[in-house]
Amino acid sequence: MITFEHVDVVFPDGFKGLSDVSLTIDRGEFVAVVGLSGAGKSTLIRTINGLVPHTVGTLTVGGRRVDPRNKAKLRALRSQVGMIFQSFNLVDRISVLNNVLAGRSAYTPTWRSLLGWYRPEDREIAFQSLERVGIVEKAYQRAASLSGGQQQRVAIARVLAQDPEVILADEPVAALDPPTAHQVMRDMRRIQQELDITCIVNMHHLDVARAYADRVIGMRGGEVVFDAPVAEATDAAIEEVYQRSLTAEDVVAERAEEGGS
Ligand SMILES: Nc1ncnc2c1ncn2[C@@H]1O[C@H](COP(=O)(O)OP(=O)(O)OP(=O)(O)O)[C@@H](O)[C@H]1O
Repeated sequence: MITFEHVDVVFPDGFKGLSDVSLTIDRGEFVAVVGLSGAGKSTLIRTINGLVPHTVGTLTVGGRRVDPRNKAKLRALRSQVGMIFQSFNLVDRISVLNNVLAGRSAYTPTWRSLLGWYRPEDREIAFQSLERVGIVEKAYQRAASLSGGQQQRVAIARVLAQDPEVILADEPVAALDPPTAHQVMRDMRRIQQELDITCIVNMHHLDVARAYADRVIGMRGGEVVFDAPVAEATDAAIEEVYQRSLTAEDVVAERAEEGGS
């Protein structure tokens, strides 16, 4: 489904962000990418939707080559690959529903998006997406009025409205308190399994990675230095990735209770 073959990223200043990465990620896998700050986690996931252009090697998503220089192909790729960010990236002053409808923009003529004239079927998809993340009752509230956990759920709904094959998430729960982080990750995991979406998620905290991922990729200095099923991502294995002992800050608090906001 996603393949990296000997992929390098060299930034314009000459810094090598990725070095000889070869990986295959199957459809429906939930992959956590871990590593210390600056290890190359964001760079890795951003090459998948062409946000960071790879400079050497071959990268394919769903059998199609990622070609960062081909704008039409990039647009098509990005309609299939949704992205979620640490800071949610919602438009604060518009409604939750309109934020989610933005996920339909790849399927909507620009004039309709600009006027906010979405088709009834797009509105239906947006409502269904909000139902999946459990906040349909917030549809007409301004995005800014929601809690952090709710805002990240809106961002997930926006990506779902895109009908993606792949979701990339760059530290999606780093801005949330530990119980809320677990609740949002639990939702992501459930939805990913229900819809058979491939998820690749960067995260700092090991307990979150271990609780929700199928597979853990460890990075250091732009290289993949660990890649194994989650059961093998032991403390000793991650200490090897980090090249130091684990600290309490590498692991968040215990799991949240079921329910909650
Ligand atoms: N546009 C750029 N130009 C030059 N160097 C860059 C650029 N973007 C990232 N880097 C460098 O590439 C390295 C990897 O960055 P990246 O953001 O992928 O790390 P990360 O593992 O996601 O870190 P963090 O957890 O802090 O977000 C860092 O040393 C960073 O400074």
